[in-house]
Amino acid sequence: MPCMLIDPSQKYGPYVPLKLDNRQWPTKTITKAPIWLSTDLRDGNQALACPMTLEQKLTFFRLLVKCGFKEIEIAFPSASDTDFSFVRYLIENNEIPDDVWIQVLTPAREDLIRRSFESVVGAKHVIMHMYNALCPMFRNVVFCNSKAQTIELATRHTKLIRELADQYAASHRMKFRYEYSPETFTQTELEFSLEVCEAVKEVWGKAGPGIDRIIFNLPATVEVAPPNHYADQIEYFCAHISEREKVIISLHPHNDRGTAIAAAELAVLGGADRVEGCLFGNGERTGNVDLVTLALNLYTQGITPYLDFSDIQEVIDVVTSCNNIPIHPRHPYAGELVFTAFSGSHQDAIKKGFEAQDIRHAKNAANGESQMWDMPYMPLDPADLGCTYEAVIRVNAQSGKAGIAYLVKQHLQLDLPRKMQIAFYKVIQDISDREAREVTVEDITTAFRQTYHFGGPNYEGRLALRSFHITAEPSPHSTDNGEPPDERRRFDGTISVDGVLRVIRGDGNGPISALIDALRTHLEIDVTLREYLEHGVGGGQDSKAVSYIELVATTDDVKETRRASESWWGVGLDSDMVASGLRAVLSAVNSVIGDRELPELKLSIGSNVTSDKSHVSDVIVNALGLELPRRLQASFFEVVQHKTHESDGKISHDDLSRLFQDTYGYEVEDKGRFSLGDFLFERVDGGGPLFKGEMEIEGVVRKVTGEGNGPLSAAIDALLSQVEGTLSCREYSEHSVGEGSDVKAVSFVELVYELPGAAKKEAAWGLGSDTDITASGIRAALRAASRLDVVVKKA
Ligand SMILES: CC(=O)SCCNC(=O)CCNC(=O)[C@H](O)C(C)(C)COP(=O)(O)OP(=O)(O)OC[C@H]1O[C@@H](n2cnc3c(N)ncnc32)[C@H](O)[C@@H]1OP(=O)(O)O
Ligand SMILES: CC(C)C(=O)C(=O)O
Repeated sequence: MPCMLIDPSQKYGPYVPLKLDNRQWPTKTITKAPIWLSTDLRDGNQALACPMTLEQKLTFFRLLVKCGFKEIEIAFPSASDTDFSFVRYLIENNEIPDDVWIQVLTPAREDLIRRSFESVVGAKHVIMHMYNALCPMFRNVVFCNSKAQTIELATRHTKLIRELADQYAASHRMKFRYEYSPETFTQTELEFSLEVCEAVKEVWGKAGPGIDRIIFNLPATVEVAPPNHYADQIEYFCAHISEREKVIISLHPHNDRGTAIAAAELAVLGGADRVEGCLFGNGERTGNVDLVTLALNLYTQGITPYLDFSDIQEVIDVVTSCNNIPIHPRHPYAGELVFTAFSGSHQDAIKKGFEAQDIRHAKNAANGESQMWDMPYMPLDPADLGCTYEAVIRVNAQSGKAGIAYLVKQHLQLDLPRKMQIAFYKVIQDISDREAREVTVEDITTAFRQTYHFGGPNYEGRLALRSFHITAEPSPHSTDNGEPPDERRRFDGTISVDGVLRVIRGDGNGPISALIDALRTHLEIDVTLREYLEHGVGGGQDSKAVSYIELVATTDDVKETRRASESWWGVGLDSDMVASGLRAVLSAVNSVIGDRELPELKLSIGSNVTSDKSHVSDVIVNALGLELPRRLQASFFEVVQHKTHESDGKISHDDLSRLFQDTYGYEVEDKGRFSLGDFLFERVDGGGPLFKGEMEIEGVVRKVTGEGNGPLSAAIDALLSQVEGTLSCREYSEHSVGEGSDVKAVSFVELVYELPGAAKKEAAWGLGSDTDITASGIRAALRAASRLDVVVKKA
């Protein structure tokens, strides 16, 4: 079986180095872009399994023009009808801008040269390009020509081109330039190449300075030597060709050894003026030199390339759709992975690089200085090619905390503290280890939201802040120096606990410690704050505060608490800074409690006044959605105090709401002594409404009527007709509860009852609810009456 040789020298010979004394190119640097020629539509096209169609060539040509190419080899017109027609199409449809020279290639054959001229009739600016191979192998094997015959072939056909160029220029007002390629230049004796080119120049006879320069295109038809050798050959040729000022030295490197870029760059140092190549290095075998890479190599050295790849994706799309050859993901500048770092230390450096650069650029901008790009691992700003920073960092098992933090910052605008980065990194590492795949940005942001219950109702944890207020109170401890005592903060808030709204209260030096105190008091969650950081996001009216909190479990020893190895991080975002801190506490606390069962929430009423009447009514708001009138709050607080007398002042939230409902008859089964049946109102001439209806009084339905200023007083009047003494309404209020079709009115009525001869008046509150607001008011009044010792008249 054939295999690699142990001694390859038995099969392959080395290149013969050029003896070039005092070579100049190694100490030179490139300071300006060469003239570019794209040969995508010729050398690139001829190497394709399926050469481009006319439409594809047209799309490609337009792209090349858009990128800024001023010299474009558009075809080998004598090769095929497609190529010939394409040239005609461009000319006849005015596709060629005035400042663009089209170039066509022809072998040194009369029929093909004539055909090539026919193809370009009418074009304004044409470079006729003729080639014949010079090297010993081609002389001996392909053409079977001596050196003299080889020279003769080149000069005879150059002469023909000169004649035809003159004719066409005169008859069609065209401008011609001439390019001659001593094909296989790098494998040819240098002196012989020079001899042929001198002869061609002489026959051409029109070489002059500037635009009239003859182009000698010196191809590395096959790359057979290292790039320094090509540079030597070019430097030698440049030094020895006569009338150098009348000659453009052009390079045409191929990439057989994978060093076409280096060869082109070194040969430009060697004195070349021009480079022929293809976008992304398409072309015969391993391709022509890649012009995108060459141009962007200059760009990243601060040299204007005069080629514009601002929308590299468009360039990629057009080229790949025309060539049917994909771009390697690691292709310089254009591969989909070239601006991406997977590995942790690269990501870390890039993240720090961006942060440092932002600061540096802001300073430079303020001083009117240039904002130089200087980033670890990134020689070019992806934005210059129309790429986003989206793919700069991608995460897998090789990634570290910095990369993950970078993505969190990019996508959630959160600048995580270092220790929190470490904590979250573990979460992501678990995912990538478990799933053995790349962790996408979406995976990361979702994991972040889930871990820290961040990002709205979908991610809410077991505990979530609903509303709060912070009040300042003087510290109970006096200061030694006679200064006024420090203020303390009281947190009063409603939090959702496992979906149920709860009211909690706590005290502390600040809002955060007050909330932590409330959690300890009401939910037996005993944690200590270890770290708190915050920053702003957004600007102007939309600006928000983000807080990061680290909590540790409280222990008896303060030092030990601070050193605790286990900690929980939380994050909170809110337009209000205090709220963002409180949300961050609850975010961390959600991790602290995990699935642990929480104690039933209790209020503490009485001597150890932890909860007062506002607190009690907050529970009712949260549990039942009822906003109690102020006096009803006071009244109910008394009821609660009375009730909790025997239970050490403690009452659970659930018991509290039940007590409220039972007391005021709100949505309970028991109808009370007085309840409402069917009713209607009639208008009395010159008076208020007349209530006519049924009331169930102590289990018996009675037909009643009553008159008043309004519906409620008319209904009370109707009730009054059935009882001894007087009943009057002291306070009435109402609001709606529920939403949409479930909305209903809830009424609060306080009735005062006076029985002649009784020691004092009685008052009681009652609640009623109904979809009809009038009915809800009457029901509330009947509820209040039910709570009073009203004496009913005999039926
Ligand atoms: C390094 C390069 O990339 S050079 C450009 C190469 N591009 C192409 O070949 C694509 C277009 N070519 C074609 O369509 C065809 O080859 C044509 C139309 C040019 C010629 O086709 P044909 O006449 O069938 O000849 P064929 O393709 O076999 O070419 C080989 C002949 O051309 C000769 N030849 C090769 N190069 C040249 C040249 N630069 N000048 C003159 N004759 C040449 C060969 O010696 C051979 O001659 P022979 O038939 O007398 O032995
Ligand atoms: C025609 C010449 C320039 C060529 O394509 C080559 O030598 O690769």
